Amino acid sequence: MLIIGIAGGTGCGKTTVVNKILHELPEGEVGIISQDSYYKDTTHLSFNERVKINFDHPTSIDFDLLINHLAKLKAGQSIHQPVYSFVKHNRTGDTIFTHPRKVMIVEGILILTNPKLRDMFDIKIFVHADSDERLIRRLKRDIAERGRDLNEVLTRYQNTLKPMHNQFIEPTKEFADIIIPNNKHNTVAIDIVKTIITDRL
Ligand SMILES: Nc1ncnc2c1ncn2[C@@H]1O[C@H](COP(=O)(O)OP(=O)(O)O)[C@@H](O)[C@H]1O
Ligand SMILES: Nc1ccn([C@@H]2O[C@H](COP(=O)(O)O)[C@@H](O)[C@H]2O)c(=O)n1
Repeated sequence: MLIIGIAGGTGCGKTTVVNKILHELPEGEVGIISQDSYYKDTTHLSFNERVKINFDHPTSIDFDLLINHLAKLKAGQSIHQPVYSFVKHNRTGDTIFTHPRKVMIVEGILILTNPKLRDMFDIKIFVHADSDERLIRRLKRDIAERGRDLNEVLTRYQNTLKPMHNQFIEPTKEFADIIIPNNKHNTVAIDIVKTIITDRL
């Protein structure tokens, strides 16, 4: 199994890049693990308490479960990947039965911050887009898909997203084997990643 970690700030285009890689490789050979599925369970908290969580800090992620699941997949076992609701700020209680594949992609803003998880990746990729581009994309996406309004996204951006990005996410660029510039759609980079994956399989 080839395990690929894809990191980068919110809105840089990780999910988009993953979908393009998925599209380029034979069906059934690639599996996806999203860091978002591993936000800590917050069932014990009220909705008002959940809203106050700093979702851009490494402590918001259940890395133990994520590492445990990835190790199981590597050992050939299937896992029940939690399903996360951005509207409820909690896991839904549903899971996606995820089978081991030849290529497993793990994507998320904080996946390169954890040394144990980082060591499990055969290839580490950091997707870069400028902060103004990421903010614009995040605004559009969160309003259209995640039930947010303008004020909520901007307040969170100023209070947590920007400082957490600078403190925890941007510094992990140094661990990357490949940095994909993604201010514009980058088909050349996707082709290169596809070739590297095919060569390693
Ligand atoms: N290179 C790009 N150019 C323009 N828009 C993009 C690009 N990559 C992604 N997007 C858009 O930006 C938004 C955020 O992208 P997404 O892949 O969800 O980012 P991430 O997973 O890193 O948060 C989506 O609406 C997506 O369609
Ligand atoms: N309940 C939550 C949990 C997380 N977020 C934000 O999601 C971002 C990470 O996801 P990307 O797809 O953008 O990489 C992160 O910046 C969190 O602030 C949220 O809004 N609500």
